[in-house]
Amino acid sequence: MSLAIHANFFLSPLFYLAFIPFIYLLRKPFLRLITPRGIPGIPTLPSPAPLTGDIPWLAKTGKTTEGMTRIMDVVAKELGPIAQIRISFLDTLVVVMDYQEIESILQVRHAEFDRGENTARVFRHLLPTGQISQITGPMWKHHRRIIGPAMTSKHLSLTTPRANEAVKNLIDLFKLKADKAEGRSFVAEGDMESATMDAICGMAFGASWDILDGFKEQIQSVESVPTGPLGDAVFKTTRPGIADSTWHLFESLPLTSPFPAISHFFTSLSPTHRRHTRNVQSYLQNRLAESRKKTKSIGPEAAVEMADNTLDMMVAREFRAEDWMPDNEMIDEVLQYLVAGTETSGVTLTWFLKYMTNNPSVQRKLRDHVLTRMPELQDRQPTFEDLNAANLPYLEAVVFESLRLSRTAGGYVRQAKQDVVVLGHRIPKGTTVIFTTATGTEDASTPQTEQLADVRYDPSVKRKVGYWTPGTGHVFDPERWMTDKGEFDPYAGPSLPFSLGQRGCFGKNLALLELRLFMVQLNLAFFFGRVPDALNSMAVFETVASHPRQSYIRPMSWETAEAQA
Ligand code: HEM
Repeated sequence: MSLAIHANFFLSPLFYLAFIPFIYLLRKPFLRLITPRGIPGIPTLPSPAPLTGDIPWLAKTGKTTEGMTRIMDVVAKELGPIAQIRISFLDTLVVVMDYQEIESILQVRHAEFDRGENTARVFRHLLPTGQISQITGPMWKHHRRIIGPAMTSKHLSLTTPRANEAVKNLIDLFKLKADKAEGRSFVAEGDMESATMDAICGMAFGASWDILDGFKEQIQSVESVPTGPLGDAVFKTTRPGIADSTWHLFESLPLTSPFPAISHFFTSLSPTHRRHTRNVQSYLQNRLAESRKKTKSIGPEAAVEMADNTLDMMVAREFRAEDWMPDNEMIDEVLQYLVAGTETSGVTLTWFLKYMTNNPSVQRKLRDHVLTRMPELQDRQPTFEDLNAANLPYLEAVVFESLRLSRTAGGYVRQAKQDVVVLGHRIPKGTTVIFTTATGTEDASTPQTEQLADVRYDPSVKRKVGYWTPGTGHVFDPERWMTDKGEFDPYAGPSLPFSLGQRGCFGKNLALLELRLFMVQLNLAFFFGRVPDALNSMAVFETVASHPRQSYIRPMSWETAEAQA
């Protein structure tokens, strides 16, 4: 009898629940005990202690932590150009900060490094066949071959009017908001991301969701705009349903989960998630059907010549039987434009507005430069052909400097496909290696240049670029990209905003076009006045990109700015 009672007690859940407080109390020493020593010879960050709250998957505050960028800064400052972070007994991350080493690995050493399975899994539930979810292999190559022509000058030139529509709408919206705000600052980031979403929809499948038009209508009817606690004008706007569904899908990416597939499984059980997925999928299927109808009616030859968006281009090629992709794969590629392109370019443009706000002399110089070299841009929108480094070198410098300093992507992740050597250290197969974009942004308190000079192990690696003057990397200074002759020099110093090599950003050319179009037209339309200090923080939070915590702007006409000067 008593034996049976004992057996029952040991089998009961209560017995095991009693252990929970002990497990909780002993978890840290236990983890320390079972965490392996890491890779010999590589400086180790005593993780997680100094970074608790910063490593996304340890953070308790959800997605909006100062994630990867912040970790890299700490690592670079504390440990130098190669370091390891032991994140659990299962995993060690190696962080590399030497610019030349990063460049050579990304560009040349494809046999040794590839996109990691874990990174691919983050996107796979949303874009099962998209490039971004693929390890380099036959499917990834096939997709690149089919969609590659979308990044040629010819195609981008045809898509430019699509992006220009969004720029024009954004300028109208900012005029309206500035008018209603009556001198107060207002938040820009939501508008910037909606503008890039409108632009990318146009370029990806030929129709915008007119988010900005919707915002304008909502604001026009507002009599007086309330003031927020920091003295800003608070505009409340809502997006159309389809845009909301797409944002929901972005937000469902399991960015902070150590087990993305499991996280996705739970997300996909939610009826709301399933509804948003259905909305977006059925919208894109309709676009595909319309594109096929159009191609049939004008004929594939004409369709290839006229395609002003990527979906039409793919469909026209399919009709000419040049190459072929199943419907679900085409839809994944188009949706991937939005996933990979909206937030990244919207956030970079938001940082640009902050840099302009804090650098009135750059705003003036850019405007004078553009109006001296291409005065016609005062009266018409720019074409693809107008906006290049030979015509407008200083614009190019502003674009590159905004990309360099904003560090929209905190780093790039690879997995070692075999045992490899990095900066003289042997790293075992399967290790996750992160290349940071922090390199080149050091301030005076982080003398990286000297540290890096000591560790470069292979003097035969050719240096494509120099370093920025020590201690100046954190300053917004487009001049750093200009030569003495007033030309733009893309190799002036370290900066890899789009990464490099075969797995670098597919959309780089489109993104650069978009940034040039938005930056030049915003600059000609507005002077961005200073905002109060309380609204001017440069602090960051991270999702898939590094966002500014505050994005307040105070746009005004150039006439008003001159009158106030
Ligand atoms: C300022 C804007 C942008 C920035 C800073 C940016 C940056 C990046 C970075 C850092 C990567 C990862 C590369 C790597 O792992 O080595 C990437 C990948 C990618 N980007 Fe962009 N991107 C931008 C805009 C865009 C746009 C507009 C598109 C769409 C047309 C796009 C499409 C992609 C795709 C498809 C990949 C995955 C490529 C692959 O896995 O092979 N990006 N981007």
